[in-house]
Amino acid sequence: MNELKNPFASEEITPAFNDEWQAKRRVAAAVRLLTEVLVTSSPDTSKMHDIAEQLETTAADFAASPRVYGRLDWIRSGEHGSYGQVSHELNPLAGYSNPLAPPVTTRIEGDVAYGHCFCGWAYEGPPGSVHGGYVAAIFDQFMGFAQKLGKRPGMTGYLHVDYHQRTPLTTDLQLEARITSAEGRKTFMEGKMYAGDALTASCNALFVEPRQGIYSLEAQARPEEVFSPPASDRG
Ligand SMILES: CCCCCCCC(=O)SCCNC(=O)CCNC(=O)[C@H](O)C(C)(C)COP(=O)(O)OP(=O)(O)OC[C@H]1O[C@@H](n2cnc3c(N)ncnc32)[C@H](O)[C@@H]1OP(=O)(O)O
Repeated sequence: MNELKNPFASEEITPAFNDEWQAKRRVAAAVRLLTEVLVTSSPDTSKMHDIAEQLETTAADFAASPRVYGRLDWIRSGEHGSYGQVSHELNPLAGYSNPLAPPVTTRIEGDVAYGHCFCGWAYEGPPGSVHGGYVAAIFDQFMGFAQKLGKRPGMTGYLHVDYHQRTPLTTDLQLEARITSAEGRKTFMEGKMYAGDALTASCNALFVEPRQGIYSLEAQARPEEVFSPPASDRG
């Protein structure tokens, strides 16, 4: 499979498709930093109002540029790369250009997928620990990528997560996944998350290939035909 067309691609070494995404990666990194500072600092209230005003101005500046809603629109314009490249940038768990993404990185070696992830204080659930919902989301993304190990990638049918012990924040988390079996359109997988030598969580997942194949997702209805953004938010 051509890596650049692969919708699951998220190898950390993959460079940005063009200067636009390179610049957006930089903005996303700054927003990530801002989020981390926001949840770990206590400036005086008037300073925070000043900062909020600056950020509102910045957001308005951004919003005044041409708007593109959803990956299908990004690729239809023909200027921003393929579906795989755009997904690589905007994925909410792995995308370098999406500040929501920690990000999760992944690679395949033989019949095992490996990955890692680093969650700062914005991801805190139990004290000093990653929120369980984020642990599940990280697995969903990572296992979705790890399906490259099989022949018929699909979407998550189920994801069963076992939380063995708390997953620490500000720690390099190592991920590992294997296919346990495959049956027609179904791929069964197991995954593990480690903090150093400690197994903090594990999962079993089923991925089911859509009847028309995974690439049929690229040809589906435009998202805004289903979920229209509010008129006030359109550029
Ligand atoms: C393009 C990039 C994708 C990246 C993926 C990253 C991970 C994600 O976040 S995916 C998003 C979360 N997942 C979803 O939104 C999926 C929503 N669900 C669906 O679209 C569908 O239910 C889908 C595609 C999973 C299965 O639909 P469909 O093909 O119609 O299923 P169906 O024909 O009924 O079932 C096929 C087989 O799977 C089994 N199966 C389906 N769902 C489940 C389930 N939840 N539990 C157990 N078995 C299941 C069925 O029993 C059936 O087995 P068999 O062939 O042995 O009878």
